[in-house]
Amino acid sequence: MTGATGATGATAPGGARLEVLGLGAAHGRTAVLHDVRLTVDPGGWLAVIGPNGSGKSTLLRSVLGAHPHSGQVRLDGAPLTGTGVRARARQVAYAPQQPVLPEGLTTRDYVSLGRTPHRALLSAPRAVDRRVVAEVMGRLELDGLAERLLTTLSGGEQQRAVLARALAQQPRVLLLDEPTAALDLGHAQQVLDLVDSLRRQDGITVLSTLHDLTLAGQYADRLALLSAGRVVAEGPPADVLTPAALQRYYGARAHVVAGPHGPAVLPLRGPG
Ligand SMILES: Nc1ncnc2c1ncn2[C@@H]1O[C@H](COP(=O)(O)OP(=O)(O)OP(=O)(O)O)[C@@H](O)[C@H]1O
Repeated sequence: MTGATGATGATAPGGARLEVLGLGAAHGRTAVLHDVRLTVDPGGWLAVIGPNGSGKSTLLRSVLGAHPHSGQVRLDGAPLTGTGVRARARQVAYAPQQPVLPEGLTTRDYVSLGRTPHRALLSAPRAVDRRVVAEVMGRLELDGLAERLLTTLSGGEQQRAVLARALAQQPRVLLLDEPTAALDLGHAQQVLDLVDSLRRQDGITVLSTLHDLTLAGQYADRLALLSAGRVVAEGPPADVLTPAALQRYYGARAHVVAGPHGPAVLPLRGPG
């Protein structure tokens, strides 16, 4: 994965201030998010952490507009709630935890779908579309897999393709649901390093979920801890990742040690 040039190219619009104001959401009659309030500055990276079922994926899908919710989502002060799908897709891209991968598409064709919101309906790809797709695929080391059917890729390769499709959208805000779930440590670092460089170089604003608390502590500049659908702690990683919070909200025994870029979590085995 190469670094220097912006993966979203010279035309990248830069990040936006993302505000989530009093967001509530339910699945059926069961409320799963309650009055969630979050702000991510342009170029910032907020990682939402929390135990299984605390509402992280539902929060991201609500911000995307793919899940019904109350409250408001704003970009640079303007409500995103209610904007059309194409207009929203030019601003916000989403890489889901469990993407539905279409049959019969090559990796390149799949990544090219990320250009759809920027093109007129049914129009052929333009030079700029091909350039952005090639640039993103190069940065995610997908060149050698370009002509392979997406469904034949390994889980980790598919995850990189899903991220590439989201980046090809040239979004101002990137929503990443467990972007490293299927990745080995080296590929997880590559993907997170890329996301980090995108926010630093192109100013893309990142809202992600991350189960791996050490990776969250190293990469995100702020964490929000969700418990039963409520934000119970929010701030710099060292303030949120404390042994007391891990015990209280995860029921976990762990040491938290200072790493070079943030706290690292060391789980402790039980006394037995
Ligand atoms: N389609 C659905 N129908 C009913 N309940 C759902 C549905 N999807 C999620 N839920 C419930 O909503 C709650 C929040 O789920 P969500 O997937 O947002 O949590 P999460 O924090 O992302 O979990 P995980 O860490 O396990 O991925 C959970 O109790 C879950 O069982």
